[in-house]
Amino acid sequence: MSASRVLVLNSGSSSVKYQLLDMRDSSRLAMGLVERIGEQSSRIRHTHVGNDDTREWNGPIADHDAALKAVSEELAKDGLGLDSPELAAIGHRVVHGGKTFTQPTVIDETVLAEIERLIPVAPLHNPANLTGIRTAQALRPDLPQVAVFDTAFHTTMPESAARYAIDVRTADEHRVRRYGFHGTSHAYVSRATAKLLGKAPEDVNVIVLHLGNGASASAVRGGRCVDTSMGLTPLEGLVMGTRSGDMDPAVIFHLARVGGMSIDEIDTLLNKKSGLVGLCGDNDMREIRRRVDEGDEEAKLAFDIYIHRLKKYIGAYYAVLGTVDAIAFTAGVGENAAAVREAAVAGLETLGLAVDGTLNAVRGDEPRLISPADARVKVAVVPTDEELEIATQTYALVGRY
Ligand SMILES: Nc1ncnc2c1ncn2[C@@H]1O[C@H](COP(=O)(O)OP(=O)(O)O)[C@@H](O)[C@H]1O
Ligand SMILES: CC(=O)OP(=O)(O)O
Ligand SMILES: [Mg+2]
Repeated sequence: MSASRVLVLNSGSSSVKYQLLDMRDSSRLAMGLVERIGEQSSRIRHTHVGNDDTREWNGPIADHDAALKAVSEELAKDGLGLDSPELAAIGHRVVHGGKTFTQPTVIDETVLAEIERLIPVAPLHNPANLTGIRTAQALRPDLPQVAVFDTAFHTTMPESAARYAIDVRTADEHRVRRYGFHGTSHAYVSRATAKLLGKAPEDVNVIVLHLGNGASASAVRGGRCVDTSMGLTPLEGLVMGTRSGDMDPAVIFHLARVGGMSIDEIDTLLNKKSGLVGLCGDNDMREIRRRVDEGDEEAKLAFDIYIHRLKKYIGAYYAVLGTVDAIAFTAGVGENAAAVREAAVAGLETLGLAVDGTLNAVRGDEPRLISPADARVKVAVVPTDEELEIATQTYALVGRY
């Protein structure tokens, strides 16, 4: 029997999400999450799917290297260790691939050097991705390691959407342009939305709203991305858990000149202390909704700012696409927060958009429509599965190898 398993690693700044899949039927064998890496209170939550067994371990995990070794030990306890001959490859989420990487890529030293070169434009993400790759290589030097880039799906954007209106020579010299992120999710969800509508991806136009801790919107025409809300870095666009999204770039000059802040302080402010957490002290939408329901004005304003921005992007991408078949909500907030979906679409009936209150309140893990049966534009909740998409792309590449 040939090797048919793929381990997927999604290394974030302080967490590692992982899944082991059998690609003969795309089934999950094991999955888990290492959280709060670098703190005393780190935690691993590991599920052996076949045995329906979930284990939790709490204690300090110093860094990503230690995290991956812990993951490897958990897998070994289930007889699914990294030494298994059935493992065909390890697939890694890599956030920034610049203009270089438009496809999943087998990792070698040149690829590693390029991911490293891109650290300045993905400082929260690319370093963690690199550590994940290096540790996995040390554990299984003989296995193909594949990078699947968040930016790849967006490389089809036309220049009119990908360029900033700044001096062309300066932009080119420093590779300043809009790259976009969460691409594996936008790709997966736009295809799954077409399937939900009973159509081929080539035949539908979809606006995908990926609302997690990081959040981005994309306009997908016939399966190809034509615009997305994140830019040079994952800071542009929507209001996020801790990131500001769009604002006048002159805010930065003002904070530096008048506020006396350093560039690094402003960077931290906009990436880590802004968005929902900056507006109301909480970045978890569950907590914000609970506070809104209790009449908390600060949480209500944060919610309203979040929705206002989201609605602007729905309108903008409607105009970019001309005709829209569906809007798909996905990721932690998009899949779970019915109040966000309702508020984002409220008042857009003239665009053919509406949400059915009863359908919107239903919870579930399957893709589903929440618009009224006669709606001109369908509104959908489509759970994303970045790990499955990474595994599929990894296996497709390694199969050809
Ligand atoms: N039941 C829920 N209701 C509302 N929001 C939720 C719920 N569950 C999760 N979320 C939101 O989803 C966010 C995490 O989304 P996720 O896609 O997992 O983010 P990331 O991959 O960026 O860590 C949380 O911060 C929280 O705001
Ligand atoms: C690119 C990005 O914002 O990723 P995440 O949502 O995982 O932080
Ligand atoms: Mg995410």
